[in-house]
Amino acid sequence: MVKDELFAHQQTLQRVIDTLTGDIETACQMVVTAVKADNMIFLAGNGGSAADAQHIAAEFTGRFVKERRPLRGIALSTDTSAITAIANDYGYDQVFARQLEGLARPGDLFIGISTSGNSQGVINAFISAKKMGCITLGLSGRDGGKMNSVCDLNIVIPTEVTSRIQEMHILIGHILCKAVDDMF
Ligand SMILES: O=C(CO)[C@@H](O)[C@H](O)[C@H](O)[C@H](O)COP(=O)(O)O
Ligand SMILES: [Zn+2]
Repeated sequence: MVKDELFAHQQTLQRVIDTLTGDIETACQMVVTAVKADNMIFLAGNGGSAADAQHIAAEFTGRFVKERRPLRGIALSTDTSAITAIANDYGYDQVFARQLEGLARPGDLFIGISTSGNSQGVINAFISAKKMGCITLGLSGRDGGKMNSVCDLNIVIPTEVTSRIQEMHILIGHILCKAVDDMF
């Protein structure tokens, strides 16, 4: 079983290398452009993807590898007061969208993460991010789902397996952080 899982990860990684290198380079440019302009980077997702959003945001405000200034990154899954109030008053599907409508400015970058590409809270967040003038980057999987039609760039991990998709998402997150480190 263990070797099967390791080989499945390796196969998915090979597919990402073969088909998504160009998209990941474009995503690096999107993040670097936002950082250079001192724009905010917002991230959001549910479950494991919320953890990924928080992990990547923390690399921006803290640091990744290189010692450099703190950067403007925040995950929208961390403020339990905002999340519970918005979910209670407007519905869970609005928790990320409403925070973005309160906080985002034109030119900010929104990174939405969903393995299915179909989580409604993430989809609504993309729609609100566009309304606020943000650049939008999706990390998804399977067939990309509804995210295909609401992101400037949707990076779709070509597998049906949620855990493999998440493993590739955090790898891409770290590559985005490396691209930012390389500017300093
Ligand atoms: O981490 C995992 C599964 O590996 C779960 O917590 C998973 O993230 C949750 O079921 C999410 O709600 C799935 O949503 P999504 O990726 O389809 O947007
Ligand atoms: Zn997981």
